Amino acid sequence: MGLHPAVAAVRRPVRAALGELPERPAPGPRPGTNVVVACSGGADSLALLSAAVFEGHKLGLRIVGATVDHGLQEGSDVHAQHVVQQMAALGVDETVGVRVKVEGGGLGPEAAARQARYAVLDQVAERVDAPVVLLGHTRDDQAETVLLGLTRGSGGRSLAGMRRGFDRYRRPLLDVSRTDTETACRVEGIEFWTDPHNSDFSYTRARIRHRVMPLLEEDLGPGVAATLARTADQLREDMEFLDDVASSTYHRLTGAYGAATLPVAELASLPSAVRRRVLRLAALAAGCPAAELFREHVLALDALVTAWRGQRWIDLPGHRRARRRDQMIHLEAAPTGPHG
Ligand SMILES: Nc1ncnc2c1ncn2[C@@H]1O[C@H](COP(=O)(O)OP(=O)(O)OP(=O)(O)O)[C@@H](O)[C@H]1O
Repeated sequence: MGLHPAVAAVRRPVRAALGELPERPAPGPRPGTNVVVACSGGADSLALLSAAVFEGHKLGLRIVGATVDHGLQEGSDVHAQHVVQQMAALGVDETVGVRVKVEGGGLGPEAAARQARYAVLDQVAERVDAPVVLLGHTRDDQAETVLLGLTRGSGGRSLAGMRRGFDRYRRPLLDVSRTDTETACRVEGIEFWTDPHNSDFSYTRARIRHRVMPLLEEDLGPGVAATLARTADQLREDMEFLDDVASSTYHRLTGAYGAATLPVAELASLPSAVRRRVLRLAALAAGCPAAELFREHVLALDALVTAWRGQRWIDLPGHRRARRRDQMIHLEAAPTGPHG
């Protein structure tokens, strides 16, 4: 019997991603190179894990399955243990199950859980010296991200969806439908978990997934997720170009003026799409946490350049602040203490 099309659809991009591992000391993937697969126990990540074991072992790679227990739901520890057993049964070379303490620190529970999860995955990857960590986001996740961005009035960064890769992370299933991952699991006899959050309609994403997308598909045809994901790809190309221009501009300016000072005249001469990116990079370099740095902060910085009416210090997240003085924008740590 031939390979089921859904299993093939999942394995193909995983094979491509594993075949393109960044070079280690010897060119190409070295036998024994570790690859971490982040597994929540959902259909996407179990299908991913199964494909990674199949394709990875053919390439002589060691597959490390990692699951993170955020401890946010009752019984999450039991679920995490179950995922560890499933990963072992699927033939991974090493399983890692880590419980984290999710602390908000100004973030919402989901963002805090995400931050804690990536911190764990980073640690695991470092410990086993893995050049890549695979994530199981699908084309449907991508489409939902685009719709979410549209409804929130987000900018291009959001509408461009998730990246196929960043740092050591790769999302090989970004062109694969969620249905294919579910079918692949069924065909391979893998029992998958459905996160109750995903059908909790108090979450906008759940409403988009279960109400808006089905309605769009009914009215516009089943290809809507694919077209939304394609829109994200096109936007991402433009965004990445702008990001590159902004990054080289930022480095040129900081090379000339120092890390925390930017010249107003040069900033003012930049197109706003580049200038705002440069200001965002400066705020990040000054220590503002990325997850807390919002558009409103960047716009306030921008106003120091383009709509200056003698504003004093503006506050930025992470106890940072900025002001304009002597035709320069200065960013620095905010003083602490009662009179700070
Ligand atoms: N608890 C977890 N442990 C390990 N990996 C996870 C966990 N949760 C999610 N992942 C990884 O992230 C992928 C996407 O999962 P999901 O869509 O549920 O998360 P998300 O919260 O939307 O993702 P993100 O926060 O990364 O945008 C999964 O396929 C898996 O690779």
